[in-house]
This record gives sequence, C-alpha cells and structure tokens, in this order.
Amino acid sequence: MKCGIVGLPNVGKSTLFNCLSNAKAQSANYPFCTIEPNVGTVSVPDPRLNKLEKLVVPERVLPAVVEIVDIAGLVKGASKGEGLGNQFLANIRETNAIIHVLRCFQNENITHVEGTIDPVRDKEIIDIELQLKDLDTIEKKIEKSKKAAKAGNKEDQLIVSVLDKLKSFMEEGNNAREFETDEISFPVISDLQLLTFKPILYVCNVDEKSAKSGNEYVEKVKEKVKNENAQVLVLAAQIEADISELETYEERQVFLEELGLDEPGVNRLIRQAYQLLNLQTYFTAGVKEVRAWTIQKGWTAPQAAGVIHSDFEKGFIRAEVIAYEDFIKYGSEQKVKEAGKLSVEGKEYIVKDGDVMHFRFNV
Ligand SMILES: Nc1ncnc2c1ncn2[C@@H]1O[C@H](COP(=O)(O)OP(=O)(O)OP(=O)(O)O)[C@@H](O)[C@H]1O
Ligand SMILES: [Mg+2]
Repeated sequence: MKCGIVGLPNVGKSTLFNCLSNAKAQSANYPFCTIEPNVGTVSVPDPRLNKLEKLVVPERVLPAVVEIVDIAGLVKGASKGEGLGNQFLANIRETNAIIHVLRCFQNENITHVEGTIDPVRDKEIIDIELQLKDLDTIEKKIEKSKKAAKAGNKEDQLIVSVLDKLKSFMEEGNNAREFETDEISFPVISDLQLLTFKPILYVCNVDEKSAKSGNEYVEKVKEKVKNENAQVLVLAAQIEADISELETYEERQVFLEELGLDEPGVNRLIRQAYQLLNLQTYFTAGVKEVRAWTIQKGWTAPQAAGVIHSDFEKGFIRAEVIAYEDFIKYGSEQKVKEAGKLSVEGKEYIVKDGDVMHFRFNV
C-alpha cells in the first residue's frame, strides 16, 4: 500500500516526507531538488495498541505501516513529457493514493515556479496534467476495444460506452474520481489505473502561525474542492520537520503546544491516509508480541491471516476472534473466554476493525 506525495516543484513535498518518514529526503529551496522518488515507511499511530500493550505486557509492540513515496515536482506540460513528466507520472501511477501538497505560505525567500502564491491555480495546473495523461490512457483503451466491439464483443462494447462517457466528462476539466460510477462502470474504470481516479488528500502547507487554524489560502482550497469528495488537511511542514528532529518526546510536545497543537499534524495525516487507502487494522496479542496488521476493508479471515504468512491463508482452519472493546473490558484473553465473548469464526468471516485475532491452521 503506497501513498504518493505530489505537487508543483518547491512546495514542500520532501519537507513533508521528512516529517513523516524515518527515511530522509533532500529538501532545498530550488525546483526539482527531487528527481528519483524517495521511499519511506511510516508507522500508523494507534492508541488502541498502547492499551493492548498495557494489558498484555509483551516483549515488543509493532504498529501498522504505510509506505510513502516523495515524487518529483510536476510542471505544466508534464503530460507531454515536459520536465521529465512521463517518468514522474509513471511514479504516480504506481501508488494507491495521492497526497497533493499545496503551497499555502508566503515567504519571499522560497521560490515559487509560478511567481505568486495561489494554491487553487497550482492545484489546477497539476489536475490538468494528470487529466491529460488520463485522457491519453482512455483514448488508447477506446481505440483498442473499438475493433472488437464492432465485431460484436459484448464486453468491449460495454468498455467503449463507459469510456466514451468518462472521456466527455473529463474533457470538461473534471477528475475521474468525480465521475459517478455503478457496479458496471466501476470495474471498467478502475482497471485503467487512472491517475485522477486515485483517492486524494490535499495538504495545505502553511506557515507556523497558521498551523492551528489555517489561513485565507486554505479557505480558498476548501471552497474549491468541496464537491470533490476529497479531504483537506492543514499542516505546517517546515516547523513540523524541525520539531521531528528534536530528541525527546517532551521537547517535541513543548514546541507543538506553542503551535497550539496537541499532536503532530503528520499523525492526523497518517490516519487519514490510512482511511484514504480503505485500510483497517486487526491485532494479534501474545506475550511475545502485540502487533497491528493492515488489511483492506471487507477482507475475510483467511485473507487477513495471509498477511501474516501465506501458509496461514492456505492452511486456514478457523479464527478465534475477540472484539477490541471486549478485550479492554475484560482485560485478558482468559477473562474474555470465561465471559463467553470469544467467538470462533470460519472462512467466511469478514474481519472487523480492531478485532484481536488468533488463527488456527495446518500446513
Ligand atoms: N511551510 C513552510 N514554510 C516555509 N518554508 C517551507 C515550508 N515548507 C517547505 N519550505 C521550504 O521550501 C523549500 C522547498 O521544500 P522541498 O524541498 O520540501 O520542496 P519539494 O516540493 O520537495 O521540491 P522539489 O519538487 O524541487 O523536490 C525548502 O527550502 C523548504 O525548507
Ligand atoms: Mg522534493
């Protein structure tokens, strides 16, 4: 599961990446500082994990992780190969969701490739490039399916009819994610891996004093995207990157409080990215290890088991499941059992967020 950080050059993408990830990206005040994507993993902060830790007292605790990719800046003409555009767009295609960074801070010392601060315009520049690339992809697919459709292939006829509509919709300047889909059109579109069909989160990169409540730029962005079914997050990337360099938790907390925050903005970002990817968590809780595992919403018990090891999925027999709330309420697996709240589930069981699971399998 990968989230890609996207935006114009020099808007703070690598700075954001640095406050998110244990890996360090080079960040500097000039456009195209980043060429090769930086890849890092981030732990998903989850207070439930701390509560389980207190009850179980395991040797170690492992949080869930999401992969974050810091991608090079896009410029006008990227869809036609401008500024290594094709390569950068290919990097975006490989991700499952997009974090779009918009510059919402004023600072004369930091170069803006368009010369002025205008996050709504910036967003449109990127949107247009991604849309043009998608239109390319759509047209190619229509071309390919047309012959077979004419020859009477039902599936290709369907593809052509869905994509013709999507194409006109996007030619009006819309993103594919705004297109209304149903069970029939969704798989056709989703199959194309379109850039503007990926779920998106806008990060307004603001100055220190706007970290808590945002500013006029943020308001404009919110107004602009209100019909887009997208999330908007306010974050002061530079100061957060500086704070994340501090040694101790206490030091970091002092500085955060000065900004009016009770936790780093990146924690919110990570949680939202996790939702954006349609992910959820289940736990395993033993004395050796308490651990959060990442799965897609709607996965069955054997699929969830497969995340731990493929043998768990192949040889799946059953799962013993405790709802997170019950685990906390009764305090241990033993007490949950005594209260009759441990359920034994088979292959069809759909895992719920927070389930504490134990798998039985044979190989
Ligand atoms: N909120 C902020 N306030 C002030 N300066 C910032 C802020 N965020 C980032 N910067 C500064 O902006 C400059 C560009 O940042 P960064 O290198 O992260 O941009 P980028 O989007 O990764 O650029 P590129 O596309 O060239 O890789 C850096 O000098 C960084 O310190
Ligand atoms: Mg960069």
